[in-house]
Order: sequence, then C-alpha cells, then structure tokens
Amino acid sequence: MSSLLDAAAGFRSVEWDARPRSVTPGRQRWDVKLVLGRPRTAEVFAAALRRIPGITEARANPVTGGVLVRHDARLRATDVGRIVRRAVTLVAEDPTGAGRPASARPVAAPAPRADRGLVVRPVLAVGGGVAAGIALIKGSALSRQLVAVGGVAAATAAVLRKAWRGTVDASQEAAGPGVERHPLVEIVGPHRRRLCGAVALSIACQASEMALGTLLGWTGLVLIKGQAAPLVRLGLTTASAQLFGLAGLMTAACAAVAGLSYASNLQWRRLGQDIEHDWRNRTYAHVQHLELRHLEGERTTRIAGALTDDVRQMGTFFATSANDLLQLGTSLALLVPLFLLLAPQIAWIAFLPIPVIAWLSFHYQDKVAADYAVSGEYRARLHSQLVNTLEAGATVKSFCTEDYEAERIDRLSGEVQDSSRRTDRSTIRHAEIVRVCTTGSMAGTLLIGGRAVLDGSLPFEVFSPLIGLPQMVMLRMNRLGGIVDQYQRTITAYDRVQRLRALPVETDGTGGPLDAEKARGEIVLDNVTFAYPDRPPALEDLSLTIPAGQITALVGATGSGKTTIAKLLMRFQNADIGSVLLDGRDVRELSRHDLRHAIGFVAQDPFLFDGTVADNIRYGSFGASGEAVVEAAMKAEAHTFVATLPDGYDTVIGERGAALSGGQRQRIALARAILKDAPVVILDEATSAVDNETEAAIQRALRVFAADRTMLIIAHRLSTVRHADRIYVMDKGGVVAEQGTHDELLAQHGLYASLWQLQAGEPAA
Ligand SMILES: Nc1ncnc2c1ncn2[C@@H]1O[C@H](COP(=O)(O)OP(=O)(O)OP(=O)(O)O)[C@@H](O)[C@H]1O
Repeated sequence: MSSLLDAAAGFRSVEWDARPRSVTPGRQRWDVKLVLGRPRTAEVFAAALRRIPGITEARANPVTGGVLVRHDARLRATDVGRIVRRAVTLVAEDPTGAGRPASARPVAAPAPRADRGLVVRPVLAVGGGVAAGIALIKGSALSRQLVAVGGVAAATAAVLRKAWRGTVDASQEAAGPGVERHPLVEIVGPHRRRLCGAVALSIACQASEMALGTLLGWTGLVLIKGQAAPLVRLGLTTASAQLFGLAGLMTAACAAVAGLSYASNLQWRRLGQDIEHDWRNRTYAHVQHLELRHLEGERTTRIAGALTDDVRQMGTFFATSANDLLQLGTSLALLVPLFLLLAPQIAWIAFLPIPVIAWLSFHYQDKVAADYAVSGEYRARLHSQLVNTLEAGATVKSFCTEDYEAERIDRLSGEVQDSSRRTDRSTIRHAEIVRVCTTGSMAGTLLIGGRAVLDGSLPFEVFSPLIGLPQMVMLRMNRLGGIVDQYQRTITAYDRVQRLRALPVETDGTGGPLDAEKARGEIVLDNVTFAYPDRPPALEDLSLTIPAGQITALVGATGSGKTTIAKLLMRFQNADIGSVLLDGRDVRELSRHDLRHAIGFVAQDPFLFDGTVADNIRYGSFGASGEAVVEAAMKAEAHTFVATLPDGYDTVIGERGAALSGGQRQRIALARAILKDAPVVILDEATSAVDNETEAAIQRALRVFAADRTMLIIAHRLSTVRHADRIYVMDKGGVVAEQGTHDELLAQHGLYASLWQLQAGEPAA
C-alpha cells in the first residue's frame, strides 16, 4: 500500500467527491464522482487500487460511479477508506495512468485496444478508398458526389468507432479476466433459437416496411406522370390499373408489415421474458445456497435488486433495444446500396445527417448517463428511506419525529425532482435538434435531387420512390444513443448478477450421509476457536460437551458467543481451529442438508412468513396433518391464543407475523420446531418474550418433548434453564466460566449464583 500512499502524499490534494456507500468486514462500496462517465479513468482507478497489498479486488463502474473494494480482513476499514481517498487524489492528477512507470501500469487495461479497430477501420478504409479512387479516375461531378458519400461514411464510421470503444470497455469490464464469450452471448444462453427466429422476423418486417415506402413513391409517380415504369413492366399499362395494382400491393405490404411486426415484437418480448425468468431462477437458486456469511455480508436490498431490476434489465435489452438495433442495421444495409446503385448523386445529402445524428445521440447519452446514474441513486435512497420510515412506524410515532421524517423525505424527493429536471431538459433539447437535422436533410435532398431531375441526370421514376426512405432510417438513428445506453446498463446489470453468482456456495461434507432417525445427538466442541471477519475471536479454545438425550443450557454475558455455538453446530459458520462433533463425527464432514434436517432450531428473532398460522407452523414439515399442527401448537402453549384468533389456524398473520405479539410469534416458531421432531433441538432465547406463567407451562411440555432427544437451551432468564441437566455459564471472550446443575452452580457462589440472586431479586452475597 505504501507506494500509492507515499506517491499520493506528494500530490496536491484534489477535492474529488468520494463517499462510502456501505462498509462490511472485508468489503466496501464507494461512490466516486471522478469515475462517473469516464471509463478510462475508472479502469485506471481500479487498477491503482488493485496494486495495493491487502486489496484483493477493486472495480469501478463508470456508469454508476460505484467502486467496489474487497480487502484482506486484517486491513482496517479506516485504512481502506484512506487508501480509496488517496487513490482518488492520485488518479485525479493523472487520469490516464501514463505518469507511472510502465511496469506499474495495469496489465490488462491497454490490451483490448488492439481488437477495437478490427470492425470499424476496414469500413473507413474501404469507404474512403473507393470514393477517392473513383474521384481520381473519373474526376466528374458524379465522382465528387461519391467522394462526399465517402466522407459521410468515414464520419459515421469515426463516430461509431468511438461508441464501439466505450461498449467494448464496458463489456470487457463485465466479462472479467479469462471470460471468452461476450456478455450478450452469455445472457442469451440457451435461447439462441428464439433469438434467431426474432432476428429473421425483424429483417423481414424491415424489408416489407421499405417496400411499402417504395410503393408510396410509385403512387406519387403515377399521379404526377400518369404511370410508373416498373408497373408497366408488370403488365399494368393504364394509370387506373396501376393505381388499383398499387392499392392491392400496398394492402398486402401493410398486412405483411403488421403481421411481421406483431410476430417479431412478440418473439423479442418472449425472448426477453425467457431470459429474465431463466436468469432469476438460476441466480436465486445460487443465492439460496450461498454461505451465510456472504448472505449477511451483502445487503438484502442489493441482492433483491440483482434478482429483480438487474435480471429485468437483461431481459428488457433483448425485448426492446436489440430489436431496434437490428431494424436500424437492416434499413441501413438495404438503403445505402440502393441509393448508391440508383441515385449516387443524392446519396451524400440523404445520408449527411447520419453521422451528425449518431454523434448527437452518443454525445447526449454520455451527458445524460451521469444524470441518470445520479437520479437513479437518489431514487434508490428515497425508496430505501421510505421503506425504512414505514417499517419504523412505531419508533417514529413514539419519538414524535413525524416532521423530521417528512423533511427527510421532502429533501430526498426534491433531489430526485432536480436530477429528473436536468435529464428532461437535455432529452427534449436533443429530440428537437435531431428533428431539425432530419427535416434539413429532407429539404436538401429535395433541392439537390430536384435539380438533378430537372437537368435530366436523375430520372424522376428513380427519385420519387427513394425520397421518403432515408427519413425512416433517420428516425431510427435517434434511438442509437438510447440503445448504447441500454447496452451499457445491461452489461452493468450482468456484471452485478455475475458477481452475486461468483460468491461461494455452501459445500457439502465428504463423510457420507447422516441418518436423522438414528442420530443420538451428542455434541462436542473440541478446542474451538472462531472469529467473525475483522473481529476478535467470539469463541477461544472452547471445549464443552452436550450429552445425548439431555437438556443442556448456555447462559452468560451478552456477546459471549452462545448463539455462535449454535451457528457452528448448524454449520452456518465453520470453526477456525478445533472441531464441532455430532455423535463423534465432525460436522464439516456431514452433508449440510442431513445435519440441518437433524436439528430443530428456534432463532433469537424467528422469522414468520406472510401466511396463515397453520402455514407457519407447518413450514419445513409440509406434509404434517392438521392434528399434528394442533398438537405441536399445544406443546408450545400456542393453541389457546390461536383458538381466539378470528380464523383460528387459518388466520393470516401478515408480513413477519406483524399481527401477533412478540410472545405469540415465539410460540408459533417453537411449535414449528416441535413439529419438525428432530433428534437435536436448539432453542435460542425461544421463550424470552413470553410471561413467566406461560413459560413455566412451556417448560413442563418441553421436558416431556425432550425426553428422547438432545436439547440445547440458550437463555438469559435463568428460570428458563434451572431444570437443565447441565448448565454452562459463558463469559466474555467465548470461554466457559462455570458449569454444573442449577444447585451445583448456586453452591459455587460464583457468577451464576450472583446472576440468580439478581434475577430472583435477592441481594447479592
Ligand atoms: N455476523 C456477525 N459478524 C460479526 N460479528 C458478529 C456477528 N454475529 C455475532 N458477532 C459478534 O460475535 C460475538 C458473539 O456473538 P453471539 O451472538 O454469539 O453472542 P451471544 O452470547 O449469543 O449474545 P446475546 O446473549 O446478546 O445473544 C459478539 O461480540 C458479536 O458482536
């Protein structure tokens, strides 16, 4: 890290905005304005960060201005923050990275440049060469016009080349090192057949549309000149017959355009939906199997965003923009040769607006991309704030902060409004400039083409049907910037989805299956040390035994590692040192599915789904009968209150069980674990919210339930565990301070005894 820090210290401090968006152990996300709308700077910035020891990954997104930094857990969050800020200062001074020694430059960055010209340079060379060659040989008026066409082609190619560079940057960034196939190919995946069908239909539709335009031109010809030569060749000799013939042909062309347009749009949309559905399912299946530490490390809203917005973006690109691009390409591919063949003298003026509109379109997109990113960010913040405030309704009311919250929403909404206004202004201005260009070119084509017709160098029969066709292309050109924007958004969305899919999933043990029916349930922690990333050890060299068929309790200081023990047992986390054994087998060797099948777990903050009481008790034991559900509810002391609910077990309890009290929620969760009927049951503060009388009843029922199984009870309220066969008293730092039965521990007059006296209201000895 020192090289960058030292180097940065020598530079004048540049006040570039860099703000942390989220900081979790081992990973930070930043908003860095410096990289917004600057792909090259983003590349240099990420490369600069990657060179720093301890930074394992750095990515900068020029579309959103977001920077992701993954780092070694030993690097402190504040140090990483300092590194990011200094990198901003350094790169702001030298955005190209050229000021560094060659050896220090990012290795991967310049490589793609070699391929970029492959597609566009030949167009430039051929277009320019042919035009210049003819001009030199002939030196006629026609050759001058061909030179002009060459100029238009060269200008268009130059504009497209610039845009192509940007998209290549974006796609290479998304594909990452070692990925051979283009992201769009990856996105389409197994839906190539539907893509081919959609492409064929779009091309046919575009050809029909141009045929329709030509027929309209011929109609004008018949009306003005009394006949159209191509129709005479078809045997229609009189003007009236030609008009009837044209009406018939146009009806057929209209029907073909409508039918093909309908079919192609349907195909593209279906393709988009297939892609969205497919990617959502595949990604969700992956997310379901992520290691819990990664799930906890990612923000829920971010994962939900990838599964909804990002996969939708990938589908929408194919449903709309891919179709637009293909139609634009087809119309250009048909029209340019047609003009060059039939009316080369007006081709240059007809197509003159193409490079101008293309340039305007890209320029506009560059400009609004940053605005879109900013307004998207403001919208996301507003959304998140709205959800937070609505969820915190009781807290807001109890602290009388309604006005404060309203002001916050007002401010965020104002920011969204301002940023949207900026984008709207540029959008309208852009549309009007394009309109001026297309109408200007139309006037020019009429003037120059009209003069050519008058001086006899261009037959009116040729000029008339061609006149309206370029407009069709121009109007489509207007969408070019939008298409590129959609492309970049799609690549960024693909990038985010791929990153989610790159997170490691839970691996299974190698020691064969575990038969839950036969499990005895003895649990041993053998010299276990475990630390969460970037934290001191939660458990340190801990050894304890939870005998099979008995009730064991864990009590003690808050944060002393009690829940962590349950997590290690369920393999939500793995011990760093030592091992956790179930019936003498290391849990890491057991299949996670079998292991978790053998354990009934009630978490500290159990989750209830939006559904009926019965659905929630039956969750995970979907085949359980109604009688079994009621029996489990009785054991958990839930039956009495459920019976008083309006629809009994069919009462809908709302999101997270919002329509129940805390104690009622706990009893439903307890009934769920009882119904699972597992040989090992872990209750983590499972009855902390129920009253003493109900808890005593639950304890009685649980003692019967626990008769033939291993039960681990984690609790702060000591009355909950006084009947346990063994109690471990945990102390700070994840160590066992005392152990024994309730009576033995009282007799020790230690930590447990003083806690008991405190809770019983007796003065401490
Ligand atoms: N996901 C996590 N990431 C980082 N640190 C964590 C995480 N979960 C717990 N910790 C830390 O690990 C330590 C032990 O936490 P644990 O939840 O096991 O304690 P506990 O004894 O169950 O506490 P309580 O009685 O308050 O429920 C605490 O210092 C806590 O801050």
